[in-house]
Amino acid sequence: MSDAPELLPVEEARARILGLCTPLPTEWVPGDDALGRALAEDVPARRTLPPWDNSAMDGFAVRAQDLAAPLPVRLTVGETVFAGKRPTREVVPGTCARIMTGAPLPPGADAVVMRERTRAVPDAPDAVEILEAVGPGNFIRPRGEDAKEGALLLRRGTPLGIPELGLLWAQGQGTVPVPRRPRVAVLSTGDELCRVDEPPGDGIVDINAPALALAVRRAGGVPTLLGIARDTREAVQEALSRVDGFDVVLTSAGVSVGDHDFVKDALEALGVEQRFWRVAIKPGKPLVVGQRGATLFLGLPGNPTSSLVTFELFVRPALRRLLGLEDVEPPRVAGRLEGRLSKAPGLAHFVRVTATWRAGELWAKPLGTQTSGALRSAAAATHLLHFPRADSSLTDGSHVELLPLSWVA
Ligand SMILES: Nc1nc2c(c(=O)[nH]1)N[C@H]1C(S)=C(S)[C@@H](COP(=O)(O)OP(=O)(O)OC[C@H]3O[C@@H](n4cnc5c(N)ncnc54)[C@H](O)[C@@H]3O)O[C@H]1N2
Ligand code: MOO
Ligand SMILES: [Mg+2]
Repeated sequence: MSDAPELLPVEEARARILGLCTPLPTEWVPGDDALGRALAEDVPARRTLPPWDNSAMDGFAVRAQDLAAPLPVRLTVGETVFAGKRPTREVVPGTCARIMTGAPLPPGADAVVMRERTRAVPDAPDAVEILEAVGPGNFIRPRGEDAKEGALLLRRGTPLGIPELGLLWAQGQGTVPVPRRPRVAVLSTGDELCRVDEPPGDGIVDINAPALALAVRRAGGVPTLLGIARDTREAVQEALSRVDGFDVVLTSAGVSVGDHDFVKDALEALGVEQRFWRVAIKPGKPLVVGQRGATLFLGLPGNPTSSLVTFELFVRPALRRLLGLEDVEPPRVAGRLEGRLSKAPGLAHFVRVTATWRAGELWAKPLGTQTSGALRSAAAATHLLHFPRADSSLTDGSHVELLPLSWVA
């Protein structure tokens, strides 16, 4: 069998998967649980913030016009205004108010002079000398610069980082509407597999299920381990029949053309409609994707690195879409290749590299063993280098596309 044109290009495979995903129903959660998720609805401001013009500095609230005279200008100090207090007096010509950062600007004042640009007057404790002229608005934080009541504060789909949550908290909003987290079932398949807490003998310890579960959690989903199914049609089918209520089912292994590769058959027997099988990539070629009702089935290849790479390229974007995030494509940065690479055309390779900044550019050095079974180079990798499908060689210094990995520590 050749690596022929029936293999889907990576971009098309991802587009087809994303076409099967829409944001999940909304739930209201406390801000800390909303971190990294997307807003499910537009959020208008409930309050105008800041609620009043206020000072950006510790200093003196003045009438800018008063400072047009030759410097220094001596002013009479009225009250002192602190954050948390309201001013009680108007600043009239020839006077000022001592003011602290965050305190409301008294009426009459239109500028603030910072304390360092003033001087106390030894014999006149009620006076201050202003050493610089400033224009109106100097060091004033205007009412409403952060939020205006009734106006849009954050748009639906906005990813909630820490400052976004801060904006919502400042509005007195402690819970946030977000699409609920995807529930993801994770199944390993293979006669050779044992759990990490079992004596392995000459078996192979199941890495994929716990690794994928962590990747799911890091991507914002809620993983449930379904255990290990043995390599019979019946066992795989039985395990996959227990997936009601899951949004996504991830399996690993059993998707290639081996005599014991039963995942595709089991999905078919369970009424899962196969959307496609096999992508023009290495690692990860035998990926199979299906759908039944609202549940998405992703059969990842068994080699541990293949399952992690296909998670990055296909599963993480799908989970992000279910979470209502709009920017779901794997992130990419421009880099340069350190060394050379060659391959046969036909498959896009995603090469494990370590990338380091030198002279303003990100230089990517391919790691040793790149076979799909080898996890050692995945462990050291910071990025995947995209070696395009049609190319057969990349020379030293080539401009390349690098995908930062979500699995790094
Ligand atoms: N004739 C062909 N053979 C293969 C092809 C092909 O196109 N034609 N594709 C190869 C590629 S590419 C991959 S990737 C693998 C995918 O194989 P499967 O998804 O069917 O997985 P298995 O055959 O069951 O296992 C592969 C390998 O991975 C190890 N494994 C499986 N599960 C786990 C786990 N949970 N933890 C750790 N290691 C696991 C398993 O022991 C095997 O070594 O097929 C190629 N063959
Ligand atoms: O695609 Mo397989 O994942 O190359 O080993
Ligand atoms: Mg196989």
